[in-house]
Amino acid sequence: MKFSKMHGLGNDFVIVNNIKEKIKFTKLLISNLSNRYLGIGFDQLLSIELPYNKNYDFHYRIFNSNGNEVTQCGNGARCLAFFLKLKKITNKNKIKIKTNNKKMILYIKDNNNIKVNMGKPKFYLNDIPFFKSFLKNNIIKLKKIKIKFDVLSIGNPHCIIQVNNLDKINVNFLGSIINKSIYFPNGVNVSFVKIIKFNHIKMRVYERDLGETKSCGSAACASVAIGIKKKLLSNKKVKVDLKGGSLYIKWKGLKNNLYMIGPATHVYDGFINI
Ligand SMILES: N[C@H](CCC[C@H](N)C(=O)O)C(=O)O
Repeated sequence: MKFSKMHGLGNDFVIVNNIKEKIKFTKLLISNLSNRYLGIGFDQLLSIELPYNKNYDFHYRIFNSNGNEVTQCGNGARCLAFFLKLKKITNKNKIKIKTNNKKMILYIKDNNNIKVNMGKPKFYLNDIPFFKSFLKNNIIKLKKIKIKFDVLSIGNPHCIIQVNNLDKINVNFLGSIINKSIYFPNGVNVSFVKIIKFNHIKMRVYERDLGETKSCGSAACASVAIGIKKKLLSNKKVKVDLKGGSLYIKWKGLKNNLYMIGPATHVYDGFINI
């Protein structure tokens, strides 16, 4: 299998042009390939396929490292755009893609930054999905601590927790408990967010199926969307500092598409027998 290793602010991917490779990805194959000692190693595998209808240029499939197929990856979308251009699979600078449940538009800027139209954030609980029935005003009680959070979908599920001190948070412990809780039947990506100022946040992320990653594009989008919805953040442009670097998010509020701008990095091309 031919592949390209890429990353978006340290969130790393293997990208496969499956229009050519025609590989049937199984959970076992992906978890073997993602093994950082025995395989290639990555957070997600991204597969490019022919579009399912003529309104789009490509279909975009996303697999977490344990082989679970998911329906959104923001950092991956930027790397996909760069890959398509780099490998001359398209000469377009505006590329329409679709995942299993999300339409997106990729805009290739000249300075290696990619802008992604991530579509409209969804707050309807069934779209996330989130089962609120057992919960009173979105507070989970963990032993003695009460955790207040917000939920939404960016095409994948997100739980946003505002904190004062990011260094003191046990991201993997808290993220894992919330991800496995009865409230999120499909699991959830959990973001811990500190508001620096009206147009600037800092955050850490627990990614569903993975644990803490260096960055998560859809989580950055989700965190800014919640901040703007709660009138805590600017609807002009918000800088998001993640462990692996910074993204810029723009959203004019409900009924508007949300935009993410950031880099994509090509590391190397490879071939692996499968
Ligand atoms: N772990 C996520 C998928 C990848 C999201 C992240 N890599 C991004 O950049 O959006 C999920 O299970 O929904």
